[in-house]
Amino acid sequence: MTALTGTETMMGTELLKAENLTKAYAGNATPVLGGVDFAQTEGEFLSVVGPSGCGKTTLLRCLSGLMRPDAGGVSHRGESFTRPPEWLSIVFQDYNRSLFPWLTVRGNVGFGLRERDRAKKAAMVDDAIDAVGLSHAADLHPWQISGGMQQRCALARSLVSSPGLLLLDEPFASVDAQTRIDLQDLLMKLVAERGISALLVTHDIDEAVFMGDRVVVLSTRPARVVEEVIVDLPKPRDQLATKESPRFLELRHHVYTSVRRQAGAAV
Ligand SMILES: Nc1ncnc2c1ncn2[C@@H]1O[C@H](COP(=O)(O)OP(=O)(O)OP(=O)(O)O)[C@@H](O)[C@H]1O
Repeated sequence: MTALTGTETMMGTELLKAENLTKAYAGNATPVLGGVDFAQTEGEFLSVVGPSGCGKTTLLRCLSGLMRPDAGGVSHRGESFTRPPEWLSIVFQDYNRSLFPWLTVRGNVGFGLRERDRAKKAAMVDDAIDAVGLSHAADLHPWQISGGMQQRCALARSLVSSPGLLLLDEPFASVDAQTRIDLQDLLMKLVAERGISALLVTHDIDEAVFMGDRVVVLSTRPARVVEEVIVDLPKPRDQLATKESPRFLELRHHVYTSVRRQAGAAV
């Protein structure tokens, strides 16, 4: 098994680095993050898994600059930052709350895009909508389209500014199994085509292994990195061929066992 421990990372140009990220919420006896260390390389698809409630969302908030850690910090290409930077986009689980119901798909995707040239902005919005296969629904409102389409809209909004890094917090947790598979394939295709690095926080170990170049396993609270597993499965990945391969099953078994061990379950 190819496993790395501690702060050891794969070879490559370092993109994002978390150092000793520590965070406690007021009133909580135990800190949520207990010194998280890891680095992500340029172009890498990094999956983050861990026991329920271990602090995955809190980690993502700190990584994005939405929340300040109590100690430690985050850097991008060696530069530290403390608020959400332009090169970063976030996709949340709850598309219901992240989309504006009074705006159309086109309006939602273009909202917040800092491009003054109207024609250029319209072209950027159309490109992002087309990339997620929603051109036919561009003038509809979120409440007129399915949950999967709403999450495609949220994905288009995150892509429209051409980010270098996409942070995804359980992005497919609220859609049905078939839609989830379609969205996984779409996301992997888009990040590969556009050269975007991705950091995916997920509960789903199959998803983490299937999509990731590497899986970071967090401990139970206070969260620390207990293991980094390199996913040496060939790309492009296929929902059947990849998931039926002995290597996928081996990696899934390894990550599953690691997470369950953290959760304190007998394995
Ligand atoms: N704003 C807050 N104030 C106080 N406690 C919080 C706050 N946000 C999260 N927590 C607590 O911090 C812990 C970690 O929460 P977080 O959502 O980061 O974990 P998670 O791993 O993403 O959870 P899950 O597995 O349920 O998705 C939980 O016990 C949660 O109740």
